[in-house]
Amino acid sequence: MRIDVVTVFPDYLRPLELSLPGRAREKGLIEVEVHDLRTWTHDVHRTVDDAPYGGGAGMVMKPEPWGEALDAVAPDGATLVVPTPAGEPFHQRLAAELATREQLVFACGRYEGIDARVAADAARRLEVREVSLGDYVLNGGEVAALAVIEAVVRLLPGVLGNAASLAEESHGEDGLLEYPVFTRPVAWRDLAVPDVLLSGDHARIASWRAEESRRRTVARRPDLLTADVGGWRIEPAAPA
Ligand SMILES: N#Cc1c(-c2ccc3ccn(Cc4ccncc4)c3c2)n[nH]c1N
Repeated sequence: MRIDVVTVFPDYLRPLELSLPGRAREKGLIEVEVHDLRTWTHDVHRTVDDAPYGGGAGMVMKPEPWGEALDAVAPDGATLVVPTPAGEPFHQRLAAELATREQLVFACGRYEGIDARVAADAARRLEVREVSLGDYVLNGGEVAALAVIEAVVRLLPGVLGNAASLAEESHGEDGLLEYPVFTRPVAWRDLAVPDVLLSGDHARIASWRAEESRRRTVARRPDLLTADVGGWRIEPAAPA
């Protein structure tokens, strides 16, 4: 998979050089390139924003730099991911879907957002997915891009050392929250590890974990019990 990110804050994406995405890059499982949107400005002030038509607070990102940037960075058929508060909710099923794509291009906006014609123009030759991390407001798309990239990259074959851990995670195929986890020491600040986990009885342990997942989901995310969240697992494409 190839991932390109276009932003006015390239340094915001430095975490992609670390940990999971960093190791995936070293293994050759993904290629990542971050681009400064101002590369595609042509005025002395390298202008990327202007006042909104129709009035209102704040500034809007101009379409011209974005159009030139996407022409240069996104080949026909690539998937353009545009983080926005007005996007479709990002969740594990969408992460699995994006993990099947050969190239993802992230358009990280700032200010009050990107001129809407940019996504409309891009949709003529790209798959465009406008996504939201959740119902709160950030100052730009970079944090969302980092989150989406991490959620997608970890699903690619060969990225996670223990692929089995994917099977039991929260928001997995069964759509329930993950059970609580424990490790040594067996007693810590007068708090003990549940006896069942020390029993060696794998059937009892599996049953306890399933019950804990259900209990947590009922208590914290009852919405997951009715939503259509099952079967998110979409086999990612083989690494490019
Ligand atoms: N994904 C996602 C997001 C964002 C987000 C994403 C991209 C941009 C670009 C610019 N802004 C600032 C802004 C724009 C419009 N209205 C209010 C603030 C962004 C916010 N906020 N909250 C989320 N869950």
